[in-house]
Amino acid sequence: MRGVWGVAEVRAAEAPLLAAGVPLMARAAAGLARRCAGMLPRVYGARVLLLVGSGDNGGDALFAGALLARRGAQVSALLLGSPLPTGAGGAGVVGVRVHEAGLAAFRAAGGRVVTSPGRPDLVVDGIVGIGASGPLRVELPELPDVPVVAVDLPSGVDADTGHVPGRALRADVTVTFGGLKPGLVVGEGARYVGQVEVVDIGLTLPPTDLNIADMADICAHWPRSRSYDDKYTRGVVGVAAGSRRYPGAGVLAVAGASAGPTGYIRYAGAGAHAVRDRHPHVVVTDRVSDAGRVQAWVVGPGLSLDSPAQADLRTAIAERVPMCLDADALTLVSTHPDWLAGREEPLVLTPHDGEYERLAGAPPGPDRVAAARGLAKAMDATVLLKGPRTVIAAPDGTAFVNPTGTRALATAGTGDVLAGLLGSLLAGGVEPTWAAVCAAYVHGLAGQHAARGGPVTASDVAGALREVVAEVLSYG
Ligand SMILES: NC(=O)C1=CN([C@@H]2O[C@H](COP(=O)(O)OP(=O)(O)OC[C@H]3O[C@@H](n4cnc5c(N)ncnc54)[C@H](OP(=O)(O)O)[C@@H]3O)[C@@H](O)[C@H]2O)[C@@H](O)CC1
Ligand SMILES: [K+]
Repeated sequence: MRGVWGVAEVRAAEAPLLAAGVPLMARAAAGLARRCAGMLPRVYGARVLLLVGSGDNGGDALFAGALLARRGAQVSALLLGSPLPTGAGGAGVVGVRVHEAGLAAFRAAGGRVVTSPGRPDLVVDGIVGIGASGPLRVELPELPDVPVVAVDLPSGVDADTGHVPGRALRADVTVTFGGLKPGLVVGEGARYVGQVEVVDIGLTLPPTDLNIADMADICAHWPRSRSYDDKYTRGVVGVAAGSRRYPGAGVLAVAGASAGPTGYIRYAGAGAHAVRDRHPHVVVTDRVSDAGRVQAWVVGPGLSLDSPAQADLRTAIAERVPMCLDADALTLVSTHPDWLAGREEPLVLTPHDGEYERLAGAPPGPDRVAAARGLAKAMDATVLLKGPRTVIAAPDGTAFVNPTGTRALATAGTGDVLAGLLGSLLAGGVEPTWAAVCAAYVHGLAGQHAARGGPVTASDVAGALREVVAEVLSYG
């Protein structure tokens, strides 16, 4: 598991070290220079352009530039900091605010201040880092199409949320210091970072409630069948999905459930024929009330909003078992929140942005982690907020960002597969937040596997789940 820390936490961890004179910037610059050097075929003679803002982010770039210059690189710096008042001191000759010690070291190493980008082999973005606020207030120069290394985070990305309120500089590599920040892993920001390298500068960061699970975590939480298990003890999952209009949603949700740990699937809904044809191992009925006992229900994919759908949802809620609500079930409970009143059993909600807005009364907005946490608290449920970087949040504020998502999953029906898989994990006894984290992780990897074969459908994603689950079961 990898932790993610907000700006305030990073600043608090830096403070005692700075007070003790620990050379944090020198460490950051050394890590940055090392990574830049690794991206150049040869450091000697390579042309490196630094984009340098007013603050310490620019300082990092300048000190790293000095190190590269001392290895024979031709390093130039475009100073993009805020203009100094006319006649102001400091770095007066350059007319803008700049990290003075960094500029002095840069010049002493042979670095040159320039006024246009020239023809660099590598660009280093040191315009702003965690000290930025609001949209990027810098006129970005026209840059040639060469690799960009972002210092700490791509300038223009909000470090705490991943929001990009204006322009931002897209990086091929982001070298970040001390630990991951939310802006690097979630929201729009995650699309700007390229590969992320964390450089250890000696910060001791506290335990965090925002994390990224890895394969070892998924493996640790995925239920294993035991020697004494039968089809019932592995868990029975109920799937109430699909309608006359959308029978395929039932088929896909059952496909997702079939890759999970349960030994028995009951399907209830208007897609019973289609489900039985495609999944003969499933016991089908038309209505939830006839389905029999389950250890968890998945309700919603393609369900419709009509009165049989409403009755099925209410019957499933009344069974008082763990539950995953998706799609139409979310729309129904957003207009009938009282239906969930008094429930204490685990509940997972899997909204996309539109469903989120119906449930919460407002769209998620730029801070998707806060949005997921807010809804989780308000509804006393685990919330899996879908997106290119799906966020999972528990009512106590514990949150995860799923690292495996892929654009390949942005196709109809993949959410049905996810809901089915999640329901099977709930029925297999996994607690709701880990069920959501595991399902999102495996589903994302299945999307990646499926995409290797070209354009992806939800059936391809479902088909790839087995291979990924086999990887989980054999991991470590
Ligand atoms: N602290 C440490 O020990 C360590 C810190 N480290 C490094 O320091 C970085 C943080 O440095 P920081 O705090 O100086 O802030 P930083 O990101 O450079 O930007 C602030 C400056 O930018 C400006 N500005 C603000 N918003 C803006 C906008 N929207 N658009 C344009 N400009 C904007 C604002 O100038 P102003 O406009 O107020 O004149 C202000 O001066 C951190 O990310 C890491 O790289 C590492 O060396 C490790 C040790
Ligand atoms: K930057």
